[in-house]
Amino acid sequence: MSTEEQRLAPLREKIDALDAEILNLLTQRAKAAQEVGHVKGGFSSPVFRPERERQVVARLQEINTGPLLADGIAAIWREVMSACRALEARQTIAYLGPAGTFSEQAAQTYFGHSIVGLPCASLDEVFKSVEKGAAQFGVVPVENSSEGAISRTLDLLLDSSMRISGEVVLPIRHHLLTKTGNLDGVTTVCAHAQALAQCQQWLSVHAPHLKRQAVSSNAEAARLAASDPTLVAIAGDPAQEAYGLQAVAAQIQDDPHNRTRFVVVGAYECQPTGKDQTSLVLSVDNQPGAVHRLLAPLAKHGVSMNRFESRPARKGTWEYHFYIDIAGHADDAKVVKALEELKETAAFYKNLGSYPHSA
Ligand SMILES: O=C(O)C(=O)C[C@]1(C(=O)O)C=C[C@@H](O)C=C1
Repeated sequence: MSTEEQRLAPLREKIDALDAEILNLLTQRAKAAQEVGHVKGGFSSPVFRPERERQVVARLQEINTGPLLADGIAAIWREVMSACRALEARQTIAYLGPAGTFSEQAAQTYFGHSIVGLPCASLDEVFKSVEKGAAQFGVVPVENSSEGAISRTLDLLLDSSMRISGEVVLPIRHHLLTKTGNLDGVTTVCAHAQALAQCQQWLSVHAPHLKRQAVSSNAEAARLAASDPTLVAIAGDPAQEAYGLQAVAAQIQDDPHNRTRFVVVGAYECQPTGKDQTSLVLSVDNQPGAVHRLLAPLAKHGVSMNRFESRPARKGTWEYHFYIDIAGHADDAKVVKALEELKETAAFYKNLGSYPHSA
């Protein structure tokens, strides 16, 4: 045995013993979750409780003395709770497919890996799957830090009866991918239109000779590039892994901090956690100062606005819907007051849901 092995052996023995203890404790935790599941079953109440999961992680992060980092605690318990939740009832989660999309990654980041994934062909289908009960929740992109709002998602949120019950923000890193890891014989770069836009400067400088072709998703681009040697795909880590591709160039997005925010939609109404966000859709009559008057109650009651987005109301007139995210839960005292007053001035008011804020 080498000196290194001699020193590692007792440490590994210690890790093996600790893992056995952890497994024993996890088994007890899983049995407690099963019992919780039986109680909920008796009341026909939902299995997934995002507020409770938030509370579990926040408490552990607070009592954590290190060296594990807060992010590590969150990642470990996300999977622990995902596995426990699956013992109560494995949740089906709809997202924009095929396999290997950032939407799939967002679903796994939010719900953990012990879920049944339901990849859908379009954002519309994600909403429909949840509405008709084929999935308990859907995960849809709502805005990108470089390209702005995902307008189809905004329209679907407006028209659907689904509630927002969570959000997740992912760093979006695009790579240039082929089967071989080089560009020999490649004539065309294909990706979702959003990804082509997010990498356009890089492409103009480093690959100006390649034709650009928009396809339905980056994962679809990766799938095509895996079998067609004339194609190079722009896609992220999940698609690279799913389709066994190699990087010609990594992280080619023009903005190194490129991020996408996804929301979780379903029938569930979240309870307050003390660190929530509420999403609203509003409109006002087309009069001078109307938007200012509309938002005045927020300032009056000290409710901060995290996001303001406008979208044409699609009525053929110059009218807009405003998508507004405010800090706090709709049941928080000052939010209740602000929203009561805000409703009085709004020509249209829709509360999309209150949910634990990710930031
Ligand atoms: O506390 C509950 O309601 C549970 O079902 C247990 C548990 C957990 O593993 O801690 C699992 C699923 C819920 O989403 C929340 C928490």
